[in-house]
This record gives sequence, C-alpha cells and structure tokens, in this order.
Amino acid sequence: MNDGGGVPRDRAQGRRYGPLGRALVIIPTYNEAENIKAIVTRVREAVPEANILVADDNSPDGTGKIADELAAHDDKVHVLHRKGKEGLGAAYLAGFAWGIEHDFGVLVEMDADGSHQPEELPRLLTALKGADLVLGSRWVPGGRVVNWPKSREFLSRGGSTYSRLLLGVPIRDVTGGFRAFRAETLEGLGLTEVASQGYCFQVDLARRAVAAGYHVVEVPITFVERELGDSKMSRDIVVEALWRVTAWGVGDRANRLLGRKRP
Ligand SMILES: Nc1nc2c(ncn2[C@@H]2O[C@H](COP(=O)(O)OP(=O)(O)O[C@H]3O[C@H](CO)[C@@H](O)[C@H](O)[C@@H]3O)[C@@H](O)[C@H]2O)c(=O)[nH]1
Repeated sequence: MNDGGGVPRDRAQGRRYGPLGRALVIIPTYNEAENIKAIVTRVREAVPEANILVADDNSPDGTGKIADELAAHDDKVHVLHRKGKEGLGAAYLAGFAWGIEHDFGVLVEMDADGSHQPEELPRLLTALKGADLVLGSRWVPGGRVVNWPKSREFLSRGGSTYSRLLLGVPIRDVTGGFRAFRAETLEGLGLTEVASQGYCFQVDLARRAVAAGYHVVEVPITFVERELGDSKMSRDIVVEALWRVTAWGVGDRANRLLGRKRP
C-alpha cells in the first residue's frame, strides 16, 4: 500500500498467509464486575478453541477477583492483574506482550461490556486468514450501532472521519476496539514506541498498520451500547485523542516534506 507518505511498501502484495495460530481474546477491564462473567461465558461459547486474557487494572469493584474465580474453573481463562488504572492502551500493550510470550498467533481486542458481540468473533477470525489485521467496523455497509445516543455516534463518526482525512488512512472505523491481529503484525507495529493511553490507542495502531503496508480488512459489526456499568469515556480521553491525532497529522506532513519515514 502506498500511503502517499514516502513509504510505498505493500506487505500484502503477492502475500500468502500462513495458517492462523492459537487465538487469545484480550479483554481489558476497569470496573466491569457486572459484565465480566457474561462476556467470558459468551466468548467461550462462541469460540471454544480460543483462550481469554482479562487485563484488569486493579478495579475497585472487584472485577479482577471475579475473573480469578472464572479462571480457577477454566484453564482457557487467564487474568493479568495490573497495579492501577493506566488506560486502555497500556492494558492492551501488556496483554499483547503476555500473548506473544505465550505463543499465541492471533491476538484479539474486545470490550468487556457487551458492546462487541462474541458471536461475531468467528467472522473476524475467518477474515484474518487472508489479512494481517481485521477491524470490526461500525461504519462500513452492514455495520451499525444499537442504542447509542446521537451525541456519541456523532463523536465517534466525527473522530473516525477526522483521523481518516488527517492521517490518510483508508479505514472507515479508525477508533473501533473490536480487532483481530496476527502476532507478526503486532510485532511490526513498533509497539515499544506507542504512548497513547485512551481510545486514540486504536487510531495509533491503525495508522501504524497502514504505514507499515499491512493488509487491513474491515468487517461489518453490530456495536451495542452497554446496559450495565459505565463507559470510561472522559474529557481527558477526548482531549488526548484530539491532540495526538492532530500532532500525528502535522508530523506526517512535515516528514513528507522532509522525505522522512513515519511514524
Ligand atoms: N484495563 C483497563 N481497561 C479499561 C480502561 N479504560 C477502559 N477500559 C476497558 O476498555 C473497554 C472499553 O471501554 P469503555 O469505556 O466501555 O468504551 P466505550 O465508551 O464503549 O468505547 C467504545 O468506543 C470507543 C470509541 O469508538 C472505542 O475506542 C472503544 O474501544 C470502545 O469500543 C471496557 O472493557 C473497559 O472496561 C483502563 O484504563 N484500563
């Protein structure tokens, strides 16, 4: 893929994909006590062969303890206890490192609150057989959101459009968090340099994948607003996303002018 940014590589061209390795579904949690048991149960039913890693940031509501109880009765369920709330990005980076260290070939990102449907996981994994990265997408034909307030839909669609245009990434749902990566794709994204903490972590990974020339496929999904617990969306998360995406866009343009590679 040529992103017009002086990095005209396309790892997908002529690429033959190897078989998918074992899958690990990473579920980051902060105060998801009301949701964790249901989501783990649904994932186990939808993809019985997959393992699950709950990456909990020492949730005050005891999510980590409930996850431990689930893990005690199921050797495919694992728990990564982190010392405190450090954001979605840090939790996923720790989860990816754990998964790669334990030889998983496929790493999946999924929310704990039921907004991502575990029953759609087989479609994501099937698509990954011919891709480096699969994004569950609300904004491609066939994708949709259920019960989201108009304000939230506006923010999410606006964030995706802003990121797509400014960063030049040909992806409709740049901020979505239901994704399947091949382990080798993650290894090519320069994760040690990723500093994004909130939802812009998703934008960061998408732009890195495009810049690296990976074959990114969007699969339509149905995103359902959570019924229990609270979203962690905050003013700080929006501000971080705005300034980081803008800085990446400006930086990319400067690099293009100077003939340097990105990110
Ligand atoms: N470990 C950990 N988990 C976190 C943290 N912040 C959020 N999470 C977990 O990350 C998941 C998503 O967080 P929500 O706060 O429920 O996200 P949302 O408002 O529904 O946002 C959705 O839309 C965003 C924008 O499109 C997406 O970026 C996001 O992934 C998600 O799909 C949940 O499982 C939540 O517990 C954190 O600091 N640490």
